[in-house]
Amino acid sequence: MLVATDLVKRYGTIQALDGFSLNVAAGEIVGLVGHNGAGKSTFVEIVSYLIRPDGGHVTIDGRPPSATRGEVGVAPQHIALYPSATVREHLELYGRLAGLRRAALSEAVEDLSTVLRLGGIMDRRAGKLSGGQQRRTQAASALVHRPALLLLDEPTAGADLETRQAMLDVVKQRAGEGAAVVYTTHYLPELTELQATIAVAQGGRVIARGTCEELLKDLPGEVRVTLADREEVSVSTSEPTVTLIDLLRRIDRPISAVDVRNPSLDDLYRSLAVHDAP
Ligand SMILES: Nc1ncnc2c1ncn2[C@@H]1O[C@H](COP(=O)(O)OP(=O)(O)OP(=O)(O)O)[C@@H](O)[C@H]1O
Repeated sequence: MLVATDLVKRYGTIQALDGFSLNVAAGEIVGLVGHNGAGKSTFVEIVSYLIRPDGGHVTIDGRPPSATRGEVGVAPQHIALYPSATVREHLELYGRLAGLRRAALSEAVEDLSTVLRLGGIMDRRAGKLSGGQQRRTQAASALVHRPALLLLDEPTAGADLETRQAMLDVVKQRAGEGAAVVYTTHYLPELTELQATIAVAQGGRVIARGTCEELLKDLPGEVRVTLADREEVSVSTSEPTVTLIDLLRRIDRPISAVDVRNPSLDDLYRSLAVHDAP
């Protein structure tokens, strides 16, 4: 569905993209991760035809981004709403731009209002909403016309737990209906929940690609047992359950808490020697 090959983008002396390649199939959710400055948003901007690359190729369903704007839903990282327009007006505008009319338009707007819990704010102006509400409105505007390709750049940043869950549910639902999804995030648990494959970006290119299981396999997590006298025993392990059972067998003092930490994105970055952009 989305095929991006060897994308290059320079800003003066800054090499934002340096041979960035990524393919996403219909129905697939790709979690695009990486430290700040890795090139994730630049990639999203090129695919959504907001900026042009200096080199490389992108096709969406075989066509260039210039020919597919109505089929792509984009929620950019930075809030881009019309402050004096209401949430409903935003959804109607983006729905109309993509060709929805009358009953189909109002059905799509009502559907998203329900799944993204926008009911209470539908008639409020975007400029008067909280940051989390604005982000929800932005994501809803990207989703309203059921695009074949969704580009969601940190859609849950600043969202409360319920909103985060609603967002994940609707993304899963859309992928289940066949949409290709690029989902940029700094939270690994979201990608596990979305059953996403992962693409790790660094220095303007994708340096690792695979399922969560493949990329996290053998990475150590941590098991921590806190004793009643507050002493802590912590063990780094790639087999937390086995380690925990073993620890519980061996410790013969009262225990007040047990904590198992699965591998995180930072553990993955460390294993790939991913470092911050200069
Ligand atoms: N309009 C611009 N002008 C100059 N430099 C830019 C511009 N946009 C991005 N860059 C630079 O390009 C590089 C890649 O930025 P980009 O925003 O794509 O990274 P990112 O992976 O999305 O980071 P983050 O996780 O912080 O959103 C960075 O060094 C950034 O400073």
